[in-house]
Amino acid sequence: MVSHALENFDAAIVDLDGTMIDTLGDFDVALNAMLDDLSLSRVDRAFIEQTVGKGSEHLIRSTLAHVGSEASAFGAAWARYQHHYLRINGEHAAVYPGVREGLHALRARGLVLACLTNKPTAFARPLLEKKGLDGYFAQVFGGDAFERKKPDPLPLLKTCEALGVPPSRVLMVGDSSNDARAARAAGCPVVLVSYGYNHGEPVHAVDADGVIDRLDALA
Ligand SMILES: O=C(O)COP(=O)(O)O
Ligand SMILES: [Mg+2]
Repeated sequence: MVSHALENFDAAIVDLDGTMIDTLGDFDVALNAMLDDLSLSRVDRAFIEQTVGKGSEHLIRSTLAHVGSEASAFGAAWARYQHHYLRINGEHAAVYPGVREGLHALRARGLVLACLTNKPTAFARPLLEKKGLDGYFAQVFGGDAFERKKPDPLPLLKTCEALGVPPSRVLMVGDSSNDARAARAAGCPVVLVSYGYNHGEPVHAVDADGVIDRLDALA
């Protein structure tokens, strides 16, 4: 197992949903407002928790299938979802305990930080700003920033390149198998938080270099 002691790293890539911010409330409000607009039945938080993590397009397509709607509703659904998400972004979301302290400690130890999420960049930036976390990051990349999303390694490799640090010196911090698989394939050591959204599966079962209960446990 690769040690995740901080002296081994020059940079860290931090996931957003389920790692830094509990955004389930935002997803719940935006997704159900979208379903109301389309006169479709609502979804519950358990479904949303299992389905988030692979980006908005996947979330909307899975939701439409779950409520028995035609896939052809996607265009209208995506427009309504964007409208509602941008309207409420961050209002039903909370920064997890230990996140600010953890980011502060990583910066104090000289690591350069990037936020890499499967969330659209246009949702991610205002959310980080609203929660006062934007100042920690040299780079912020959403799921639409590159050709492919996590669990593909491409976004991690591109982020390492943007940070100017080789993957072996970059620690990935995430909450799901998406983050871990992408990190393994990119050659970045990876630590997962125990409290996020891992598609309804126990996070301890995921191949990673460690599991932490708070981000400030890294420092
Ligand atoms: O929008 C999502 O799918 C969540 O993305 P994240 O966990 O990569 O931040
Ligand atoms: Mg996540």
